[in-house]
Amino acid sequence: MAFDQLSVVLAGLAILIAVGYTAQLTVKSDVGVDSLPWVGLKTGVFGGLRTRIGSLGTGVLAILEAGYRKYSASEISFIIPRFDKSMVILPGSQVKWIVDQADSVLSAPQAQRDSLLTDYVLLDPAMARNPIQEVIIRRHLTRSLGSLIEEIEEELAVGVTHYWGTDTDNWTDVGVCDTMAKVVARASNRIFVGPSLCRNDDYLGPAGSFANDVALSGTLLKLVPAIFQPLVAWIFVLPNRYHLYKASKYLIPFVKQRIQDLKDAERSGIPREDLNDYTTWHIQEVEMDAVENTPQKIALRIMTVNFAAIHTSTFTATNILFDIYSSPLADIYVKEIREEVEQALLESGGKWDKNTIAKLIKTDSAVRESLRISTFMTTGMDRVVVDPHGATMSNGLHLPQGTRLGTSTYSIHHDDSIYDNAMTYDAFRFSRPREAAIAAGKVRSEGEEKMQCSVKKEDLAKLLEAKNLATVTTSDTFLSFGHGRHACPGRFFAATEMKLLVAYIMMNYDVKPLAVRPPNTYIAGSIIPPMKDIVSVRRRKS
Ligand code: HEM
Repeated sequence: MAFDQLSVVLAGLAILIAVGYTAQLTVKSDVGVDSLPWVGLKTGVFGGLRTRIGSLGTGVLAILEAGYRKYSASEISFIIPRFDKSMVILPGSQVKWIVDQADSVLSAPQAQRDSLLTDYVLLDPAMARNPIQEVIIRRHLTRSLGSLIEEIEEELAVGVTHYWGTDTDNWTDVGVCDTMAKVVARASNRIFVGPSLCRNDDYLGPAGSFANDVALSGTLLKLVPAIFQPLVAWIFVLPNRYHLYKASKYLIPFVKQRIQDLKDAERSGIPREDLNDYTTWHIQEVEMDAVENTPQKIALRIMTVNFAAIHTSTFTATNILFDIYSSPLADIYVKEIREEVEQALLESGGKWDKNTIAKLIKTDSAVRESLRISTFMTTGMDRVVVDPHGATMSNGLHLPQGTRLGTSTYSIHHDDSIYDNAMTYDAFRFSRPREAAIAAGKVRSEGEEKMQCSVKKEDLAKLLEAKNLATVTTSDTFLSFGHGRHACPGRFFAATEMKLLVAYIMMNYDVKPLAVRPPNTYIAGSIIPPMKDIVSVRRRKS
């Protein structure tokens, strides 16, 4: 039986179990706070069951938006039903409170474990309970980014050229999500495993499938009552095991070889600076750790990093392209981004490095704006109260241990009182203030002698505010990467990759603008970009 058929059978089985289970439970018992309003509860026959099933459908966004408009503006928290466990949605003004809580009070890892069931779907509870990969991304990937830019750019260029072709005379139709998934998988794996494996489809295919399996098996397994999950999880994760096995055929010999190469380098005293990738950093990090230092564990860690990186970046790349090329201002955006890239490359002598990328302010804004308007999670900042005494918010609301909470990322990002004309994609929304601040800085420095002591406080505030508009800067009104100490550690890499991708595509391809943006799909709490839609592309004559 093919694995996709197996998944259908599993889904049917899970739904049957779920029907029996949820019919017996009232949704209200999920959250032990009586004082808060609920949004989206169904009443009448099997009200609880219909509410839970409804939370898996496309109506979640409307429920969330209704709650946000009715309650969040008045600083009131509300509860939305979820299939497994309903969730308290705090107003945006309370994001700071979430960020300020210790991990022993509000836990982000626990929320991830609960929502993805990582103990099962990642095939080893240690993957999420001892998240070494996060430490390595924070410590090594971000710090090494400057030295990796040329490699990322090269891999993107090779990937886009491979999947979009080189025809300069005729238009070619390409699936956006499909090709972006492949390009992103190659570029990400260039940094995870290096050039020898990152173009190998026999490895990349299973690695991408594993990422799908993790999301799908977690979603299905959540339909099963928690007490039965340990018993049946093994069936749900069969595809995950299969794809790990397929990828391991390449990954394990590769990791073994790398361990050997690093040992040889140490013995000979000749450092291997060419082995500058995630695999090397990981091997060095776990060198003294008897449990973690095995090729099998390291291979599973690499698969886990792929899971964190591939879907997020694929969805983002897809959204960016659809947002730009469906805008009525697409021609202007393309023209101005091309000019910006040309100028930056002219100043760097054609070399891509940190400084060149830092000059791409409009490109950065186009990426951030797409992450804002086309965020792919309806809620964010998911946390679970883990303190046995519960957590008390600054407004006095007490949330008992076990409460699941978060905020409404979608609604905050689409709120006109936070973003002017919030429903419209405005590619240069974030670069305009940055450019104005840079221009003001230039005027100031030209008249420096006269003005040295007279930088006005409000100018300084504006300058600082403008600095905080880069894609990687999170805030309580820009939550696509989360915010605070658990904010996505891969965002520096992801932002660099997205800017280089946009720059490469714009400089090397014409893309026919679309009259209408293909719609995203809203399922349960997720927002999925158009998976099947195409664009027409033509390589530009050099
Ligand atoms: C545009 C692409 C990406 C988006 C939108 C994104 C978004 C997110 C979000 C929303 C979170 C949860 C933050 C929270 O709990 O508050 C997260 C966590 C995480 N992301 Fe990303 N991500 C992206 C790319 C990546 C990449 C490329 C990597 C790896 C190289 C990565 C690795 C991680 C890890 C390890 C975590 C868990 C952090 C923790 O719990 O402390 N992400 N990401």
